[in-house]
Amino acid sequence: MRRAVCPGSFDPVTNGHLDIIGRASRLFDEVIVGVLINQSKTGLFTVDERIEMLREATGGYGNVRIESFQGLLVDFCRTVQAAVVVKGLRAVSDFDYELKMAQMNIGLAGVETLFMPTNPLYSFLSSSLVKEVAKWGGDVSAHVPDHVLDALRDRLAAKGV
Ligand SMILES: Cc1cn(CCC(=O)O)c2ccccc12
Repeated sequence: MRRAVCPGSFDPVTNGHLDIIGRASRLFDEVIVGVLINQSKTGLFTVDERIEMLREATGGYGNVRIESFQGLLVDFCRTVQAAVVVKGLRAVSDFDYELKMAQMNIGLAGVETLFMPTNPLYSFLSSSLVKEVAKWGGDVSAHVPDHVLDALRDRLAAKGV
């Protein structure tokens, strides 16, 4: 069984993330999306909310499941018995950091990293940019699934932004 892990914060999931996850689901028997629990950073959405939004967005794929994790990515890969990490690369600027992480992960646990170029449609997208634009009333409906758009609007309204 060939499994791959797709790690991230997903605060919230964007269409760029979903493009990579969907493409990975066609390459592997199973894709485990790993939502990172970062105790030192309070996100706009809780980890459980992020997981729920991801589950709704990926429910159509029969071989994608969503889990949370904290600590080393390679330890999570070991837990779910995945030998490969799949990462989306948006631009050359992503590569420098990702290369170091990939080399470390091979050294730590022999975990390989598959880099997938993002669809040019989404190469500018990030959760941070989507949140910032939405906060100021910009239309992000082309960049996130409808249920995420609704959640964004509700959360920003509740925060009074
Ligand atoms: C392009 C891209 C960035 N990331 C990290 C996202 C994050 O840390 O929230 C991804 C995770 C899965 C699939 C594609 C991507």
